[in-house]
Amino acid sequence: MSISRETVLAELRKFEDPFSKKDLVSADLVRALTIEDGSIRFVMEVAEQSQGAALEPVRAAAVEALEKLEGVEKVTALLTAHSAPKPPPDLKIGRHPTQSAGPAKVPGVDRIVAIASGKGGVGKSTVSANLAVALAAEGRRVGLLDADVYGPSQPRMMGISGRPASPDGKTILPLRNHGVTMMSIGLMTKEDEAVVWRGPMLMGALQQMLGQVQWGQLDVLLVDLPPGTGDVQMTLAQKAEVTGAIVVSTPQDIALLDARKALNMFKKMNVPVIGMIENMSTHICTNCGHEEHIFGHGGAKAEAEKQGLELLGEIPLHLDIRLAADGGAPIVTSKPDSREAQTYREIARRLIADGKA
Ligand SMILES: Nc1ncnc2c1ncn2[C@@H]1O[C@H](COP(=O)(O)OP(=O)(O)OP(=O)(O)O)[C@@H](O)[C@H]1O
Repeated sequence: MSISRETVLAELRKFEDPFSKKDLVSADLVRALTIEDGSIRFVMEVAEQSQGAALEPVRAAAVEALEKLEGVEKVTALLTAHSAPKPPPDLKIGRHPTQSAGPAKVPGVDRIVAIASGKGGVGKSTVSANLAVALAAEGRRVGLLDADVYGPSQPRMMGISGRPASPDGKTILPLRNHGVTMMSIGLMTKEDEAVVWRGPMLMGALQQMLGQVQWGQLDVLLVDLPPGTGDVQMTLAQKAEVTGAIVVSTPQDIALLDARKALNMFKKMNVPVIGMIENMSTHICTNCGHEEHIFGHGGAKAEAEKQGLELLGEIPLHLDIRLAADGGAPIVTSKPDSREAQTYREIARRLIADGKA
């Protein structure tokens, strides 16, 4: 049984904001609520960072209550704080108009490629990690920005732990493994812990990752976006010059319908779509190598053709891909000669040949 938005909101109304004394929903603290199958995600946005400590027990209790609801498998709730108030606008008359802060280049970064998916769990992070390592193996200077604020998984997949340093207190030094420079919102926080971001609120965090991380000279920065079509995607398109987006999808129809939403979103935001990648395309048996189309096959190809897009590659469902990702060394680096690794390498070569990476 899938859980309804109303049930979730009703549960959240049982908890009180210690500051306004209103319930969490009436106090407008609950933002970006996403309900997908048994998984619930939302952000609790507080006015000031100092309120975080008082709200943390409320957040934890709300999560616990939601987890007890029938049909709920996973609840993720993040605590974030607003940014400092903006300075008053400059009203001096007679000046030349200043350019509005539209999409800008990230210093030193030649291209930005967003990796997106219409829904969660289709393997977008696994594709991002492997593609990053594959591009590095082709000799490109590659950065990987894990912008999946709800469930950052790149530190685990790329085998990176520890907190990034900030020697000057202003810029952040990214970390490196498998030839890839990496930064994740997950490295700024402890695993399984609620976050009150030091600086600005949710969207500000992405801007911080783009602008304050010392990426160095990169041929391409891959951005692993959160699933779906939301504020983080919008912020990225508004603030950064995105070369293009790659949409990852599984063959299931439902995933493809969601993929279409992601494609339309990029169209609306004037971000070119480079192509689609079908993940978990066929199943390859670990014992005998037999290939089966468990989820159907060819859905992404048909959809890509319909949309006039390229199908960049079809990645099989293979236990080794998951084991490698869970073990912190993507299959492209841990089993470089495997057929699966070669599939990622081919996509990487294609992107380079097309000037996209
Ligand atoms: N081709 C594949 N073969 C086998 N397992 C895979 C494959 N692709 C992804 N997986 C596994 O599926 C799970 C989900 O993948 P991943 O975390 O990359 O998805 P996601 O789309 O980024 O999810 P979310 O957006 O919800 O974070 C992981 O355990 C991963 O190891």
